Amino acid sequence: MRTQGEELITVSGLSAGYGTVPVIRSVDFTVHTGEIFAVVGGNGAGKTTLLSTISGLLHPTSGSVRLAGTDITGWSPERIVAHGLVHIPEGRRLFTGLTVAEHLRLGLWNVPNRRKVERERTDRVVDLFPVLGERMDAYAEVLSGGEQQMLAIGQALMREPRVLLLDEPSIGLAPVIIQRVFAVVDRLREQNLTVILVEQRVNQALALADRGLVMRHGRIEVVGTAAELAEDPVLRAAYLGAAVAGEQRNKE
Ligand SMILES: Nc1ncnc2c1ncn2[C@@H]1O[C@H](COP(=O)(O)OP(=O)(O)OP(=O)(O)O)[C@@H](O)[C@H]1O
Repeated sequence: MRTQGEELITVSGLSAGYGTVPVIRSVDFTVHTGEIFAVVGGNGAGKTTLLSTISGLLHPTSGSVRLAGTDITGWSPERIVAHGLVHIPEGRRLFTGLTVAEHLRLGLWNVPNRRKVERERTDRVVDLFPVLGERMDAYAEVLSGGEQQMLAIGQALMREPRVLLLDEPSIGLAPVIIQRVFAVVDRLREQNLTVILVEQRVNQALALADRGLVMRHGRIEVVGTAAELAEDPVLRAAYLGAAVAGEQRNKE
């Protein structure tokens, strides 16, 4: 077990929704520096809503979010990005008509001395995702799904964020590509980056994560280490059923 870093994100009593419809209710948890923190739960549990509220896309109806001790509740998404928290939404949201190189450069938006740091940071991203280095002049729309996901992560890394919110990076990807993307997320912890990972692939998410939580109907059901979550009977029954059955079959 890795030693725990300092408390980096503190979510307290956070509630938010759309219009008058509440979605997440009284959510409390903390994430430490360098952790990969998994957020799992069924469809519509409120995982994306939670990420959007942390990154400032949605305003909470109550509660607070602190980032490295600073209360960022109610800040604009741009200000939160500048403070080191970058949200990669589900579906990657890349620009058709912009190349890989242009997307990476765009990742430096508003970064001081961006011309000076561009080369070095691009090299670091290419070191993590060599395929992007081979496709610098390709337009985003001609990339495969896996390459698009790598570009979305690479673009976020150009800012050298402290925290990455990653929403369903595996969606629509072949298993072998998912493994590659997850392997990179695993390498990010060596750089002391903190990641909050929303994932439907609960087994893989928990294999990667240090800690995490399970959401149900907008509330936290369990929060703990990845090992504790994997052993949780409710989680096993609800989300790991196939894996448990598979293990059983293998024993027989
Ligand atoms: N823009 C929106 N306007 C109104 N309701 C929304 C909006 N986005 C999500 N919801 C509702 O909020 C609830 C939680 O959705 P959310 O996307 O946060 O869940 P989720 O756990 O991320 O689910 P999924 O894994 O299916 O993406 C759902 O009932 C959903 O219909």
